Amino acid sequence: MNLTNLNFSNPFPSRLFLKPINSFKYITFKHQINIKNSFITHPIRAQSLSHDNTPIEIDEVEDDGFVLEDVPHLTNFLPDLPTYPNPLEYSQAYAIVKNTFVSPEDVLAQQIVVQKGSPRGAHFRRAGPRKKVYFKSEEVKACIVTCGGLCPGINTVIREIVCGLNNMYGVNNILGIEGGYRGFYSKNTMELTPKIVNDIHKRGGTILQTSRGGHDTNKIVDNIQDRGINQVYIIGGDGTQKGAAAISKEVERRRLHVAVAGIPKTIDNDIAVIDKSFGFDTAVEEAQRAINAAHVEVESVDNGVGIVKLMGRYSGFIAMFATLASRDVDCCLIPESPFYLEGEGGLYEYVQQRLKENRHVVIVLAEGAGQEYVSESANANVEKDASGNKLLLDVGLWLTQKIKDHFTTVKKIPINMKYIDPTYMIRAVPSNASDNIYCTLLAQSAVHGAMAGYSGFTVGPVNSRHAYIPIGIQENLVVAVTWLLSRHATCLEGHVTYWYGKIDRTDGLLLVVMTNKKKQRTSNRTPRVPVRFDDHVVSSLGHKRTQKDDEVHVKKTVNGCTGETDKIGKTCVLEREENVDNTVLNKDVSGNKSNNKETSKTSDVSGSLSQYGITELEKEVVKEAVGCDNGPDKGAHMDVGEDGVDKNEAEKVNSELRDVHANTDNETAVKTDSVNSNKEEANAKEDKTKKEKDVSREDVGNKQVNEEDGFEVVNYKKNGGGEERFKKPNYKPNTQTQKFGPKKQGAGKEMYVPKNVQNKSKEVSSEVNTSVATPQKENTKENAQNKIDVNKSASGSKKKAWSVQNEILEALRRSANKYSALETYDENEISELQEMKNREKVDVFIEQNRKPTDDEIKGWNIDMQAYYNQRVKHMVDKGKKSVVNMATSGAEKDDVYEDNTGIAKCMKEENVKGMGKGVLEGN
Ligand SMILES: Nc1ncnc2c1ncn2[C@@H]1O[C@H](COP(=O)(O)OP(=O)(O)O)[C@@H](O)[C@H]1O
Ligand SMILES: O=P(O)(O)OC[C@H]1O[C@](O)(COP(=O)(O)O)[C@@H](O)[C@@H]1O
Ligand SMILES: [Mg+2]
Repeated sequence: MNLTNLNFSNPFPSRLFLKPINSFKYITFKHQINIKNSFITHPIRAQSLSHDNTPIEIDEVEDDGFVLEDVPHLTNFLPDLPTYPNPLEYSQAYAIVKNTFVSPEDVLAQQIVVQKGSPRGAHFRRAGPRKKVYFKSEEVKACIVTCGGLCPGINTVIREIVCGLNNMYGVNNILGIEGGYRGFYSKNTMELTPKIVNDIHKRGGTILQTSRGGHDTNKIVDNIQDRGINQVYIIGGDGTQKGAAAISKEVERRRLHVAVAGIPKTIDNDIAVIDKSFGFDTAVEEAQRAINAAHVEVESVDNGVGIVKLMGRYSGFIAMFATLASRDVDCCLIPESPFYLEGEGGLYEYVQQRLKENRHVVIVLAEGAGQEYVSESANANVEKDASGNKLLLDVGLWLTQKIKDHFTTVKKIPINMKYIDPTYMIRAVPSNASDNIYCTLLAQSAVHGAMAGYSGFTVGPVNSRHAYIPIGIQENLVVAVTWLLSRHATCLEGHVTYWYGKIDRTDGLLLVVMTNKKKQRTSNRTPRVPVRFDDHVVSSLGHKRTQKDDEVHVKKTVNGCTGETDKIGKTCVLEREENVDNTVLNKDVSGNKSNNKETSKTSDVSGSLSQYGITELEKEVVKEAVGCDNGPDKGAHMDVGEDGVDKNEAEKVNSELRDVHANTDNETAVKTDSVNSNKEEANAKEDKTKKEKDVSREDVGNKQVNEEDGFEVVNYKKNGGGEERFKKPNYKPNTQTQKFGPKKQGAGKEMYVPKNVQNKSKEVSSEVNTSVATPQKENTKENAQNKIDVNKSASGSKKKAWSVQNEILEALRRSANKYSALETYDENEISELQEMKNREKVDVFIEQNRKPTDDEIKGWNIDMQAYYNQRVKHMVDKGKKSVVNMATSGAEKDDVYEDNTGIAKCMKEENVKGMGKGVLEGN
């Protein structure tokens, strides 16, 4: 594959780079084309913004970073297509409006906050009726299809497409394709008239039915051709829009006079660029009912713990917004922000604290949160639905059981657990009033766009004005937006006293939540307290579990269930004989069989019983293994004097572990005298151990295996590296320096800017990602120094823009929410800055879709490598096949790196096909 014509430094496909809005008739465009973001490759319309056959003077002039994210038009491949006057010209309703038609030069700025001299950024064509249309009304044969999951408002969109086509353009021939994409070739169509759809907006779901999978581009386009359909309206989420892009591409290949319009649908609100997705408001509103119910339940009992699971596969918008709206929620867990259960700052500790303060706690949980824990715990393979989406395991059940086990068994605190899963109930309701209006605008925008000859586009509001957006432009931005959100608002404490919020799509959603709680902070950020070696928690001593730890030590069968302990007496891996009565193991305090479905769920998932729901057995087995009954309860995990485990070392660790639990238990009066008397001694030991470890870390570099205990010592700097850093018990994301995760729009998109402002804009865009604007930042090194200086003195900043942010940072520090705390810089943070800088280096490769060469990798430390792999994996997981460019770096652009993820293949097939059409050739 020859990729010499591709310039990988510019990731933006098919865009025009124009002069500012006040000089539209001058146009200049770059020939640097990269195919990263778009699902579609289509020729650039080099003429101008006009699709009205009005010639506009083209001139090569200096641009100032104005980018038009243009949408394809039928005249791109059917240049002689005739135009007709828009029938709206004669419509009574429109005749009274002054500016009936959208000017071809109207565009919407994605960035509404700009600085003098900064690049203008991305713009989109304004949606709305055009003066000329490319279809005769009587010749239009439209069809509507709905795909993917349900969402409130789908029926409203269907209704308004039908009514819009009919009322505004006099179109009478509209078909409904039943059952999603597969319906094109496997089902009859249904006729849609204004009368038929008149009442459907009052119903949830979709009257056309929906499905996942079954997308066969050729069969679908054959069917479109056979039926003489010339306008296709496709309502669906990210998967559906990819399918729409494929259809549009095939239509173009066959040179058909068919307009393909997408209406983005997702209850998860994970589509970037647009302000929000339809049905989202309704979902948040509906979620209130579940949260209210949970709150009422738990405040009516003693030690009530309510868990409400809401939808959100990869993003936690519903959970976050429902939480913010409710004010009854103590903690909100979302997929973008890892959490942990045990140890300092863990969820258990927080729940206990809230129970103590408030006697009840409400947790809202997005279904995608903590999936890695659940699948590990349930020992289940990741399954996929027909569309290839990851099937989620029930994190709500898992968490319910985990918390229940922890408090009843470990803490000996009886709790009243109430778990509510309203997910499908929320999705199935009809859209509310404001969503109905929104759906109507979306539908009408789509109709106007298709009539105007655009094809391969989606619609949606950008800064509250509706726009036409190229399909696929959304994909890179989703995570960045949610990431930003999550870094700042992971956990809302019940009595949030004030919060600073700013909702601005240009910058993503920035939401900082603060509480009036004083953060308990140790002088050294290295965790001082050894924690239980849980599956997911990396030990505070820098130990990482190795396979050796998983060797079976004791196996025992109790009541038909078999459990094993590993050498450190940790967890049980359990199997269950058929027909075992789990009621023995799952009873509430009244002796009633627990209503939770975890037992059956667990065995459903893997055929074997996983850790939850079986704590009695676990206890039995560990008791046998360790010789006392405080194994899993009190964290005495190291077996003494057996299997090569050093007795003294084991004693020491056990003593530390007991001490930890004594400390954490002191509020619940479970500690023992002997533990008390040993406390100081244990602390001293612990400090000593920590110092030794620190020294040994310096000595060993990045990695070392401790022969004695089989642990691999990993030098994770402060809080760990790669994925593991999030599992560290004391990990607190530093929002200030956070560079992890895909970049936010702007930063991630590598906005084109003229050379003279390039450096400056780079600073700005990268700062968007960190939520702290440092527009005058000179270079990373200097900035790092500034950050440190600024943090030492809130008012002493030399940099104006920086100091404004600094006030917020200082405020955060003073009243930090421990789940998203910013802290004073210490030596560890300096190393974090270094880490951040390193990660910035890695970001460059990701942004350029470039695989590092062996030589380049040699200069990378373990964290950089892990970070690179994680970002690549993350993007592949999200189905961003085109994200990772497999061309090797530097001059060897001819080569395509083939890997077993199929990414290179995907790139070749999906994107490089644009070559030969004038799209990809340089000038
Ligand atoms: N990459 C893709 N290319 C073509 N069609 C796709 C693609 N991904 C998903 N689809 C199709 O889109 C439809 C809906 O996708 P799905 O992911 O289930 O829901 P949603 O569109 O709501 O995200 C399915 O029929 C599926 O086959
Ligand atoms: O309807 P299903 O197949 O159970 O899928 C549930 C999923 O659908 C959603 O509601 C929406 O997902 P899509 O937008 O991809 O259709 C997710 O929140 C949820 O995880
Ligand atoms: Mg989807």
